[in-house]
Amino acid sequence: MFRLSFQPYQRRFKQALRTHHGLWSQRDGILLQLEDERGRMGKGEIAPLPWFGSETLEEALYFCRHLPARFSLHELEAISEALPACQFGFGSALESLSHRPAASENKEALLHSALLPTGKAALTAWPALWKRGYRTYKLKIGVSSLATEQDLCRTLLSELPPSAQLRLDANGGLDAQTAQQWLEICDGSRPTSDIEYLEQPLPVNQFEDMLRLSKQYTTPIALDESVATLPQLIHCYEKGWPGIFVIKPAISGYPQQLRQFCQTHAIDAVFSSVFETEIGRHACLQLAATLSTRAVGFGLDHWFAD
Ligand SMILES: O=C(O)CCC(=O)c1ccccc1C(=O)O
Ligand SMILES: [Mg+2]
Repeated sequence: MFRLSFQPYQRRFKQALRTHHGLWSQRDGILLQLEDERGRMGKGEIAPLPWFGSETLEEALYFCRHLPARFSLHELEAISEALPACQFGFGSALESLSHRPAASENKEALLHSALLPTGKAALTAWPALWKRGYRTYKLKIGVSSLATEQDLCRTLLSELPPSAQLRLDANGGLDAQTAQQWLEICDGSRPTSDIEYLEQPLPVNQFEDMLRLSKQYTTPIALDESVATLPQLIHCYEKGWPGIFVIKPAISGYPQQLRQFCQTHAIDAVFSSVFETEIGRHACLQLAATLSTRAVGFGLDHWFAD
């Protein structure tokens, strides 16, 4: 049997993050502590991302508040697929409670990508991140006009050192035509290849169009919103997605199931943050350390004041 204590938290961003989904200025989540009958403690975190299709903070809180004072393993293993961030939070708390004092894999060896501020601010932000060792950067697009964003992208590419790599993330904000225009630019930067990939160009319901684009252009396309949870990821895998899968472990469901799937299917995976705290980040990076095939998207410290 287990007991739970939990604590909601709020962290404000130093500056709001602008994406195609809108302006985001505060990360809300829940920190969990599980205790088993032997007095062992396990920590976990629920960091929902409802605009990606996960549960809301309120739904996660409701789940936590309505667990009985003492509950069994079965209850923790039977959390609904409709609560993927809760599945992750409880699943990783269980692992941290019962695990070998994590052979800490080679978390330290992972390469990290840094998220740039959206728009012109990207141009002044990257040098400090370069000094901190980042060589891969992500820029949000699909926010202002195509011409403005393409200008900015060209300027950024001309200012970044040749060894830098840029990821473009549209958060589903393009249409078929603008996606093609972006992919022309991306392919044009090859073979020196400054643009690593284009992330989620089209909305989730346009899988077939993204499949077509991925065959038409050399620059890889990465699915993100389309593969937010493990069942969605499996669905896209089974439909033959040939490109990259962005995995946000904190909203994808039970970490055990994610690990199992990635260990048995050779997918090109980018592990990515949802602005979780150190607790969730640790659990995500532990998965990434053995399963990641590219730089991970956890370079976000510069977004918080504390
Ligand atoms: O993946 C990264 O490099 C940074 C994380 C990131 O971009 C992100 C963070 C929170 C919510 C959504 C997204 C996203 O990839 O769209
Ligand atoms: Mg994304």
